[in-house]
Amino acid sequence: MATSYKNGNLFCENVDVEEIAQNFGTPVYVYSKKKILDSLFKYQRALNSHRYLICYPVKTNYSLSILDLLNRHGCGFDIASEGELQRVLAVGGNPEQVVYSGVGKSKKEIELSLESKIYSIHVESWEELDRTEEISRNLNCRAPLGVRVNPDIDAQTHRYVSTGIKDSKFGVPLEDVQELYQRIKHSPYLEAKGIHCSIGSQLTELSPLLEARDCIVDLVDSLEILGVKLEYVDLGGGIGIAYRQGETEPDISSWVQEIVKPVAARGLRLLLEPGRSIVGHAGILLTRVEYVKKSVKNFAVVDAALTELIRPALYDGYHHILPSHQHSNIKPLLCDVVGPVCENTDFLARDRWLTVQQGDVLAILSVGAYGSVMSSNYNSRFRSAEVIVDGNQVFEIRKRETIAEQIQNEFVVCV
Ligand SMILES: Cc1ncc(COP(=O)(O)O)c(C=O)c1O
Ligand SMILES: N[C@@H](CCCC[NH3+])C(=O)O
Repeated sequence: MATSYKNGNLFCENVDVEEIAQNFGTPVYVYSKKKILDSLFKYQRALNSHRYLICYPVKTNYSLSILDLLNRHGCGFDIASEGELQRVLAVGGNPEQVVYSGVGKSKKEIELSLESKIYSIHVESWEELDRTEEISRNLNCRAPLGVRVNPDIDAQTHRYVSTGIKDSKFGVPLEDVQELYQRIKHSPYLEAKGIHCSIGSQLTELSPLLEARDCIVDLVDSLEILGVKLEYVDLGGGIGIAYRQGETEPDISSWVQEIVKPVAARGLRLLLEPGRSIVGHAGILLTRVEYVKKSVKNFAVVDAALTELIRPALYDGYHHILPSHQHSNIKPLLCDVVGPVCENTDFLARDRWLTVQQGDVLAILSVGAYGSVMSSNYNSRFRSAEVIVDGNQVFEIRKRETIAEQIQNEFVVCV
């Protein structure tokens, strides 16, 4: 976790979160630099003696300062759109350390990727292969490719984020893989660089990942027999984190050591795309209690909502909540923590025992991954401010949106 109590007050690194709430307003996203780097270093230490590249998925948290931090610490990037590529380039990321996955790459996105000379495009269909070949022919270049394989493995996670089962839109079926690589091999405009697979997110059971690894390694061997020699294996992201207190989470170091063995034994470079396990616990969302509404149920009505954090509404996601100050004189109250948005699904927590009173600041934990990146302007709410803490220093990395910024691209047309 990025937080701990000192004398009853909640701190992020060496800064009292109450101070952050006062100085930057609420809701505000707060990230711990130390927590991000500690998690990254676990991967790097475990992979130290191998050929590898961590391609941090930009979708997880695309704050420029976080991308810059990871870039300076040796990360490559996994992108899912033109905008994500532009963000990587904006922080001076090396395109030769960028891979691109996604089922709907537009012509413009493929063109930009080839012109920027990214490391590899992960092809997700025959149709996309055709499009890519046509574009690289026009640009008179060879598109560096990996095929994203759909191994039909149940990741045993929330069905919305299980991406490696047969009927999900991601990747190509196993039975097509060899033929796709033959096609790549025989085209002067395509080049087979690697192979890719990412079966889902928030995996707490690691056996599906090992199954996926074995499946990909078998494919590598069968491709070699067909004369297709690859440079890398990319096993995607997916390692889960413990959102609930007392849950255990997968041990990154032992998992990585298991994963790397057969890849390294074949002299291949291992690419991994961990997102949540790097930034998830590094982020908290501070929100202030507007009212403690005592009705048929008790509600702590706060100033954050599903517009800032959609995970509870979308996946019934659990996020632990801590008060910024531990009251000793108030009795805990069983309540739902809800926002001001006009939806029943606008809840951040249900049935929690909290010591809360009006005006208190609450910290919603483990929101560094898929938190601010999934925010919206519903109810014309403003995107939150974001800060990063480094020891006892706090830096604003995104200012709170204003109404002028929110409406700047709109025209009032009198129709
Ligand atoms: C291609 C790809 N790579 C990496 C990730 C990130 O996964 P996680 O944040 O679970 O590590 C995802 C999301 O599931 C993904 O689709
Ligand atoms: N947005 C999801 C994860 C999606 C992973 C992207 N493929 C979450 O919050 O858990």
